[in-house]
Amino acid sequence: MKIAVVGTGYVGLVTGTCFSETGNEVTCIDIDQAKVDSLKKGKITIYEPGLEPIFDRNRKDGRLKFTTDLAEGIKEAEVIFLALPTPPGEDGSADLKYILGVADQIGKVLDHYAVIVDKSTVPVGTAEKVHAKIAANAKVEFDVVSNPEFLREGVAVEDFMKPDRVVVGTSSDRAKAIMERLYAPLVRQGNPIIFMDERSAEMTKYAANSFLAMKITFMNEMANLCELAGANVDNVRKGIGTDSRIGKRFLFPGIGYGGSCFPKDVQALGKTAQEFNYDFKILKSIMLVNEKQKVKLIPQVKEYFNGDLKGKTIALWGLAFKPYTDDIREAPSLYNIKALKRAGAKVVVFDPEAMNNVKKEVGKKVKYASNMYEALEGADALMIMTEWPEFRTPDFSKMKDKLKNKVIFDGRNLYDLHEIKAQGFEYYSIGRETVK
Ligand SMILES: NC(=O)C1=CN([C@@H]2O[C@H](COP(=O)(O)OP(=O)(O)OC[C@H]3O[C@@H](n4cnc5c(N)ncnc54)[C@H](O)[C@@H]3O)[C@@H](O)[C@H]2O)C=CC1
Ligand SMILES: O=C(O)[C@H]1O[C@H](OP(=O)(O)OP(=O)(O)OC[C@H]2O[C@@H](n3ccc(=O)[nH]c3=O)[C@H](O)[C@@H]2O)[C@H](O)[C@@H](O)[C@@H]1O
Repeated sequence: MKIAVVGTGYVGLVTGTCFSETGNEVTCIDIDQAKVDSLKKGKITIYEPGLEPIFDRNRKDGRLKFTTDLAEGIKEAEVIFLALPTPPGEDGSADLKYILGVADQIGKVLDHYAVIVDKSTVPVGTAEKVHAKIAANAKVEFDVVSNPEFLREGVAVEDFMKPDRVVVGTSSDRAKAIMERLYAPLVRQGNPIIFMDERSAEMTKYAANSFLAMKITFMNEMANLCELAGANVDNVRKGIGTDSRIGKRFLFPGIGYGGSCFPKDVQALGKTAQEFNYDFKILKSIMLVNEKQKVKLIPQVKEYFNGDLKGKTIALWGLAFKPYTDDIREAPSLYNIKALKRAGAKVVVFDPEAMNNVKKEVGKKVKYASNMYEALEGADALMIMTEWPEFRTPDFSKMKDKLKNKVIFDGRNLYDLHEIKAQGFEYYSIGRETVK
């Protein structure tokens, strides 16, 4: 099948590459000339484990192409994906200017029947708006389908190629048959394509992200309570996660959720509720709790240094909003850097993948170490922001040699309490007893 993907970011590049892998002829379109030039030369523009070999193979075989020209890119395409940004607008609702702008352009150049697919996360009612924009100029038949994406950064290829489910919102039998054919190679193991109406598909995406954000937030609040009540949240997590009605995943407490999606999507769903005059109370709590949770360790750091961080150097391990990505959008690390700097501390950071992105955002306000141990050289304390695997089993003796004070503030609960005690560290984590 010939397909086009408009927007070649995290979702667009993964979608285009994976569909070329299943034998389709794919053209990825982006307005960013530098991005397209780089991709044409075979240089991948995002860090996503497992993507590069598939990208290389299909590009070399001619099944994966790139262009900045929308009209050329969508020529003869049976399916046109929109994988465009939907950032929060000024009031927090999803800004549809990219989606509707491209829909307008498509309407002007489309010269054959095509299924236009909303892959971006868009509020309920967007498919109708996209349809109207295209219809204003189109001289041919077309269908607009909602097909939200559930991939996670860092495991995007696996999530895309083996999705738990595919959600397709459409009222057109013709579009349904085309989507069924396109997705058939990805649902061979019985994972379903769930067909529904467009509005429900759009709502499903926000419901999924908000529910997951709620699950994490519930555990973060539970962790805070466990600390006060002398319980261990890791035990509680195991105790409830084994109940299949609750499930083991997304129960890990920490210093809040970040990333490009949970924060913006919870907020956008709140805006949708407001539009319909519905007071969605849980959403408000999720946002409030998460904001506080991100800097939860800061008061403990301050207290350790008797309220004064001036002149102290704090080392940060982990900057990305989660492991296996270089993405720092809404990362808790950024909030902690800001809080530490505001309190007068010096900050030295290390992350295996996200250093360049942080340099662009934070510049010379912090020092950049070339490895995890260098970051500890002469530092007064260590804070852990991201659970990169290499931080899980560190050389504790090396750490003790380099750190001025044997103290760790761990926002991701990486270490066993007995082990850390035996190593002689003072250790603050989330929802567990403090080791002194
Ligand atoms: N990042 C993620 O893990 C996931 C994101 N989503 C949703 O997918 C959508 C896209 O997200 P990302 O891929 O992360 O965004 P992104 O910012 O990484 O990529 C968007 C791309 O669109 C391009 N673009 C902007 N205007 C354009 C235009 N007029 N014509 C052609 N290209 C244009 C940009 O240059 C950029 O390369 C959002 O709605 C997001 O909420 C959904 C699931 C997962
Ligand atoms: O719409 C999106 O963009 C995507 O948003 C999330 O994916 P992603 O943001 O890539 O990352 P997650 O693995 O979900 O993690 C999000 C945040 O939650 C935090 N988290 C996750 C799980 C957990 O148990 N505890 C926890 O604090 C992570 O540290 C991270 O900051 C969803 O998991 C995807 O299904 C969805 O497609």
